[in-house]
Amino acid sequence: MNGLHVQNGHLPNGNSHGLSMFDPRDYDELLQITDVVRNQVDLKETPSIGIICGSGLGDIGDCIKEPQVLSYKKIPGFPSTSVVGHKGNMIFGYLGGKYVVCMQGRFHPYEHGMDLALCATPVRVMHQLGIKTLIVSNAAGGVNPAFNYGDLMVIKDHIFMPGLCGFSPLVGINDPRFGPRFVSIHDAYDINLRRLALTVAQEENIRIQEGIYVMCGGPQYESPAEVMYFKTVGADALGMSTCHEVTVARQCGIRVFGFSLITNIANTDADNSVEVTHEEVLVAAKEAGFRACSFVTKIIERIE
Ligand SMILES: O=P(O)(O)O[C@@H]1C[C@H](O)[C@@H](CO)O1
Ligand SMILES: Nc1nc2[nH]cnc2c(=O)[nH]1
Repeated sequence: MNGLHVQNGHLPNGNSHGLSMFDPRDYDELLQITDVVRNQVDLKETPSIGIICGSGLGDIGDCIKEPQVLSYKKIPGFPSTSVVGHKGNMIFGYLGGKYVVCMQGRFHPYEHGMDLALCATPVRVMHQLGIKTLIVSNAAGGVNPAFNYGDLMVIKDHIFMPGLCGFSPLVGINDPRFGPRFVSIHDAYDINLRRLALTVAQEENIRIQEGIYVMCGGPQYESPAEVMYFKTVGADALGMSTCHEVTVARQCGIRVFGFSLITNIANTDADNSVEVTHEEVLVAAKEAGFRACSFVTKIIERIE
């Protein structure tokens, strides 16, 4: 173990610790982080479901019953969350009648030098805590012309732009305890969970779409020409997260359900361009908070 010091109850965190001190690909180092988490919460049972809240979607975490909240600042190796709308809490408790662990805030590669393994650390920790299913959410720009502001989109498949360019969380040493060296991403988003989500949305009268999510590197939003490019290749929504987490989850054999909240409509016309701001993304997420929360709760209620 390379310099991850957890002594006498003193818990250095990633902010003050320096990322070089901790290797997010090292299974044993991650086990130590997982143990620190375990020792700071009174686990009622093994969490079966993990949740990651997207930008402004932290309300999902606030819906958890009997919550135990652990700040990321108390988790060694976890970097800071610098994006507004990502609170930086790990929450344990009950949602939809199941014991869950929820990441109220995520790490985006553009925040952390494109170290995708570091950004996916919470997924590996949740795996070591025992989750079998991951529900991942994000805010995204709609590209499909049928999409409207505020729609929820079940992710059917993804285009992982950084991953295709060599920025994969699986690059580097592979510990087989996480899973195989080569991971097939042919069925990343579980078809039964997708069907369940579409049924739940219909029953609950929630506007729902299904489509392809693209993870761009960010943090800049796309130019009109880039939006047109992604539209041409079959994208439905554009974001800056999720795929690195899903890739790591699939390597560990975790089944995944993902959804996007369409917070803005991405524009393809440079002559009539529309500015996108993170503030409007957060406003859309706030408006959708209750809907997103009841959507996730109802899905969890019916997960076997
Ligand atoms: O964490 P997510 O993917 O929901 O955050 C999106 C993408 C950028 O981080 C940010 C842009 O507004 O929101
Ligand atoms: N890449 C990207 N991410 C987003 N997150 C919210 N809206 C957008 C968008 O239009 N593009």
